[in-house]
Amino acid sequence: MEPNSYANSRITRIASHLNPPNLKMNEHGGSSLTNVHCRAKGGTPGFKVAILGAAGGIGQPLSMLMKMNLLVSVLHLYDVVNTPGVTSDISHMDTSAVVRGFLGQNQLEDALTGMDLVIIPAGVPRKPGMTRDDLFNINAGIVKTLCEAIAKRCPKAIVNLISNPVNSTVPIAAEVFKRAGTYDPKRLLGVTMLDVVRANTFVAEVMGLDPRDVDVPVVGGHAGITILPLLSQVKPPSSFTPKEIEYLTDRIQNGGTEVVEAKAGAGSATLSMAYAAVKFADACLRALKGEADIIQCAYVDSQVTELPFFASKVRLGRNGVEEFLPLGPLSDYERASLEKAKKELATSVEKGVSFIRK
Ligand SMILES: NC(=O)C1=CN([C@@H]2O[C@H](COP(=O)(O)OP(=O)(O)OC[C@H]3O[C@@H](n4cnc5c(N)ncnc54)[C@H](O)[C@@H]3O)[C@@H](O)[C@H]2O)C=CC1
Ligand SMILES: O=C([O-])CC(=O)C(=O)O
Repeated sequence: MEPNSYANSRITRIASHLNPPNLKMNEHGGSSLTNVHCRAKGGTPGFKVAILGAAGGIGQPLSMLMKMNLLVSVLHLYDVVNTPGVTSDISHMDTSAVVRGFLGQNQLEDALTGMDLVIIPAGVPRKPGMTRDDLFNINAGIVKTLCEAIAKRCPKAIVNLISNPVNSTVPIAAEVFKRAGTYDPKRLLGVTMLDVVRANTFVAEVMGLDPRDVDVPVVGGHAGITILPLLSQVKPPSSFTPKEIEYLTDRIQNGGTEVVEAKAGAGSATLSMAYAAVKFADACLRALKGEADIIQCAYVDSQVTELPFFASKVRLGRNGVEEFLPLGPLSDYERASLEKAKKELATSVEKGVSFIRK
């Protein structure tokens, strides 16, 4: 191969990751091999998944882990920066999902067309001293724009929303979808899986168990005192001293801040979040495929409290949430914490709703 044609082929193949493969991208050289010339795989069955914010701290490991997921046949990576590099890199992994990159707002709608699942980790993270609510001013607008495009191009997709403050961004997404006439409460899920992952880990440490054997429901929301671990419902059944309950509740509620402080200005949890997001997305995909009895905690349109949105256990199915499960019996400590959490949640929900309605 001539040096030039090698370079052309390389340029063309990299460029092709930024476009659907049926677009001819060989304007750089003519004779080079492009995705259009590759033999088709014959339609690998699986789901189409888009990640919005794919080049970020969460987005990159999340994209890598979703490329490894056998239920994914097409993976669209969208960001406002750096998607060519991330897409090129991830596309070399020898797993079956076809990866395509989309860069900048004018490629957003193409990134979303026909998707079954959209995962959103787009937006700014916290620095030490900030609350999640301090991210509202920037992230609210980002989530609004992304959800407007989802309503246009994949209104039936399941949406996994990670961007903070989740307690307000989920209500924002719901309002955008309501305005567009596409809102389906079964399909919009705020991702609180990291709270469950942390709770399982910290409880396992205290009890001397393998975290994989521990299941802690975490309800409420995803910020400070709205994060409510139900230690009275831990599996396997466990009893805790009041001191252990206080320690565990505080550590689970402040797990995010623990990471923000340790990263000292370099962002918030990314790797454990990518792990948690993939665990949650995989549960959604298995349920979409028809696997029964998949129960996860998520921040959803609430059917189990008087609040409009609340994180609780849901049964996932072919249409997203199939059933909103009741909170179950609470301890006195949990009942008192729930009342405090509800007050803060109501304010955060209202803030999100009025951002769209104002
Ligand atoms: N739900 C949860 O449990 C958690 C939520 N988070 C939240 O996730 C979000 C992302 O965190 P990181 O990945 O660490 O931040 P990051 O700054 O590393 O990455 C964010 C990415 O979003 C992209 N982005 C910005 N505006 C965009 C737009 N309009 N469209 C598409 N992409 C856009 C950026 O270019 C960047 O690549 C933050 O809001 C953070 O607070 C973080 C950890 C846990
Ligand atoms: O704490 C943050 O800002 C990020 C986050 O939501 C978490 O790690 O739970």
